[in-house]
Amino acid sequence: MTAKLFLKKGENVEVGITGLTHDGDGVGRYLGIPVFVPLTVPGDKVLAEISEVKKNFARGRLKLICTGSLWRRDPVCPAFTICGGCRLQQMDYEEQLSRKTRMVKDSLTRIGHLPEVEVKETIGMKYPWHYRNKASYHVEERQGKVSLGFYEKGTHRLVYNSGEEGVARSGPECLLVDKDINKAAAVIETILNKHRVQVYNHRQRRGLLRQVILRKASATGECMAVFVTGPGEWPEEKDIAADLSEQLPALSSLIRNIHQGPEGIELGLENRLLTGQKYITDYIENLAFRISPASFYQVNPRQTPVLYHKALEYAGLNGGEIVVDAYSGAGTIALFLAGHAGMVYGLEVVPEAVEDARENAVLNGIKNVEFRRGEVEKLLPAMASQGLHPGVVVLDPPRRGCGIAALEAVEEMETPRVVYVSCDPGTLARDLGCLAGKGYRIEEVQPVEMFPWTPHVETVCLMSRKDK
Ligand SMILES: C[S@@+](CC[C@H](N)C(=O)[O-])C[C@H]1O[C@@H](n2cnc3c(N)ncnc32)[C@H](O)[C@@H]1O
Repeated sequence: MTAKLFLKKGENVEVGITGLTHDGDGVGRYLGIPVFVPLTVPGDKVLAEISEVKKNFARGRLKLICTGSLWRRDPVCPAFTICGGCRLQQMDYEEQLSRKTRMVKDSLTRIGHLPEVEVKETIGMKYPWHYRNKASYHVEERQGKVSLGFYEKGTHRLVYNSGEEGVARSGPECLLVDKDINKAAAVIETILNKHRVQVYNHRQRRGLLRQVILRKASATGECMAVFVTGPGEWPEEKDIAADLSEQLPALSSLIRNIHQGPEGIELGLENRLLTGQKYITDYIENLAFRISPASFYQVNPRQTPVLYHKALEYAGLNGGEIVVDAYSGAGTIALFLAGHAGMVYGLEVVPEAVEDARENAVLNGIKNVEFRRGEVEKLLPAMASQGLHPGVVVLDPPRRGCGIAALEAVEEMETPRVVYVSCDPGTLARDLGCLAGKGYRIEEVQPVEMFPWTPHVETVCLMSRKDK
């Protein structure tokens, strides 16, 4: 079937929405052709204006909700329909959780060819708002005023809709972000305007301030601000730092990051400390963690212990095993498991994260851990060829999943238990399918809600070797 024969751009069609894509768009069919319509909910009947026609599918813009779904809710944020930050505020929260469970199940079936695997209900949050401990603000200058905020979906324009001309709405008031970060963003915006900071122009590739990244350690309240700038002199740097220290007492780390690299990479290579320390310190239960700007750290502090306890349960440790924590970040999972294991090796590619992980071991007086720097895809095969046989391997890769060399090493080491933590159901399904082909049985799959109101879902899985 070719959609182009039956649909034209600009045409209005009635679509019954039956599903949800991994990007959070509703999808239904018109004359059998799949039509993707953002901002719709399964169960809606809508009028959509066709905006794009491809060979086998079309995209539409929501024009009118003819009949609202049972699960439709009024979005709370006034910027919801334009902001690219969250996609599911129009949907009942419980329904979101069950859709996320289904997303994981669908991926395992379609991509991993594992239709028989059962997926447990997603573990949700009681209060799914103001959970993010990190926000990355874009910076824009409009009519002489500097604003911090988030981009409109699919654009490089800030969301402006407060009614106050030139004030970005979503920055200071985001409902997903920790309230202290929202407040800090508003103070920083005022100070940047006071000092007339020069904003980086992405088209001309000139100017100074590219982004402001804020992080909060939720247990201690310490905040970090990273000004991502181009190279060169910043004469107001010291005055801005002094104003911020005075007005934001919780700001314990202020860093200028020099970014000369391509767009799409968040941080440059050089960090200059402006005030305070070069890291913030947080706690996950009774373990302390120092976190530097380049280190990965889970963004939902209320759900991180839920995720890590599941990983600990799945690891099934008896106190004597060798554990490998592959893709270990600042050492959080490795140190969480260390008290229950004989020896834990953490493998991580980002040098600052490895440094944090080693410091974190010292900070917590944990001696049975060793952190190695490098790519898991090289380190793990090297450990396999040295004859290491860990009892458990934890895999917690970035969205792109594990490299094949890492999965082959797991097989070569005959690891009896594998705990896979994933933020992308597609690559999770691919890698689980691969491990299933290498003799692993998928024992349990548990999605954990780390990103309410977005289509993202975290999943933790236990696999064991069939012959063990
Ligand atoms: C999803 S994070 C998990 C971090 C940690 N387990 C946690 O819970 O905070 C993935 C980590 O893998 C690291 N990473 C990405 N590619 C890697 C590779 N090829 N080898 C080693 N580490 C890698 C990233 O720097 C990041 O710290």
